[in-house]
Amino acid sequence: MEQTIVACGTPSAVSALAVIRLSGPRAIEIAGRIFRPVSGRELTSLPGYRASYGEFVSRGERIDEGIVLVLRAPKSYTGEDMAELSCHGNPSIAARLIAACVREGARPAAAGEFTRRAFENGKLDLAQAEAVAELIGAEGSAAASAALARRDGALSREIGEITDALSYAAAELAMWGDYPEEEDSPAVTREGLLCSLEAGRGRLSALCDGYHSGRMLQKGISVAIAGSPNVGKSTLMNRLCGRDRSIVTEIAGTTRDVVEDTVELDGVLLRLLDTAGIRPTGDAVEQIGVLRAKQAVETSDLVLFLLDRSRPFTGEERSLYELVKERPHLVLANKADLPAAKQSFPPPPSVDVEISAGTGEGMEELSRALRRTLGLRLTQDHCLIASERQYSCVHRSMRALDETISALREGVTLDAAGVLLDGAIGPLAELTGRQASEAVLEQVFSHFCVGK
Ligand SMILES: Nc1nc2c(c(=O)[nH]1)N(C=O)[C@@H](CNc1ccc(C(=O)N[C@@H](CCC(=O)O)C(=O)O)cc1)CN2
Ligand SMILES: Nc1nc2c(ncn2[C@@H]2O[C@H](COP(=O)(O)OP(=O)(O)OP(=O)(O)O)[C@@H](O)[C@H]2O)c(=O)[nH]1
Ligand SMILES: [Mg+2]
Repeated sequence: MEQTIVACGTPSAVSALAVIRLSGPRAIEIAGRIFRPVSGRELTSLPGYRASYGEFVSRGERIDEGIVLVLRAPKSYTGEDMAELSCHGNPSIAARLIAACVREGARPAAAGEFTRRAFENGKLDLAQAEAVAELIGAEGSAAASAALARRDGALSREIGEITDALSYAAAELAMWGDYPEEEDSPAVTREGLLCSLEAGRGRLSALCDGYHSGRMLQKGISVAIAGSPNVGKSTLMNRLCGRDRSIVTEIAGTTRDVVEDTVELDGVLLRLLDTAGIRPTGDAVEQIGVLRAKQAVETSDLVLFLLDRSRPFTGEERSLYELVKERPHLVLANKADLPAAKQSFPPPPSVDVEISAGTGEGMEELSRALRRTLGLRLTQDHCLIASERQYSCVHRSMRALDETISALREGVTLDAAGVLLDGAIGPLAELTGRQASEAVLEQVFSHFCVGK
């Protein structure tokens, strides 16, 4: 029989409340042993989803007053009997309550063990379990919405439909293998089969395409502000985050280290990086800053390449642009409030948006350009995969499907095609956990926090 586990579901920090969860066959009984209900009604006699107020007592010592929520199998998060103890949010009180539960026979839960039990009891599949962790870790409301949709099973349903279609095709292949003479029957043709395999491939490929967006959404998007010294990068940084984050002076070479801050655009977290103006310099400190600025350009998801419109475009900026143009970027002409400089040699790259970081002019256009470039429309599409594991499953399935399709085109035996097709179905069963090894499960749940 499963053991009863206990853990704190809230962080170990001073807070209004802390919640301790128990799950397993003895959860309600163990909670009852350390709880004196004011009503006098024993916890073990309560129906599920009923709460009781009272005090927590262990070894004759009052630990706290609090509330216990009773949940009864199978109607609970884990599908087992559960009890949730709400106490005051003092870490030492929570620790004493957990210790008291352990004395009464509960075992401290391992990372992700509650969700693992929910998975084992069929409350959620593996993709949904991962979505629970993603929901907790999501930065920005758009990532949280996408994770919640996965928690509700949006991705699982999509994978289920693709699996059904592929399994149906596999069954047809098996049938032909057994009765080859029926291969020519008009209802089921090689062409028809290829058609449904192609359709499945299209859906898998759409999932793969969404991986990058899903990932960016989950982690937030890094946006480096780069350019020559004094063009107004730090002024733009401060304008975008709405506070005085970076130092601004009229001295070229003011910013040295990379300065970071976050803002939300349409619920998507942008990680802004203000960088040192890039130029050749003899100053040792500035050299390091320039190196870091170049690294930010090379590693960020998007570069805002800032020019000062009021002075000529320089050869140095031209060579910097060679670096920038390899990356997703926008060219911004700043200081639009000043008269524009006469056109110069070398000619500047085409400008995406004219702004004045100083006055705030053009910031709406900049937001629109950001939305366009980042493809934030994708956040509406809730079938995004965000985990590397899920991507690898989808990708392996797609490769195997490609092999099946070309093998069928080249006229391999139906038996052989059937074997290849099974290779496309397997990874999808691994994604939802219908067929996942203990190693895969361990890998997934070990990344959870304790108490989840
Ligand atoms: N107090 C509390 N709040 C919480 C959680 C929790 O465990 N405890 N959750 C933890 O993640 C999240 C909610 N997730 C939950 C998911 C399923 C069930 C549950 O009891 N499911 C039953 C249905 C019960 C019914 O039909 O009334 C079931 O699936 O059978 C509970 C919480 C967020 N808020
Ligand atoms: N008129 C005008 N001045 C601006 C604008 N943006 C920035 N400036 C001025 O330009 C100067 C340099 O601004 P910063 O934001 O420090 O420039 P930076 O690119 O961060 O410079 P470094 O950190 O040295 O690379 C300051 O005097 C700002 O006030 C603008 O839109 N219009
Ligand atoms: Mg600066």
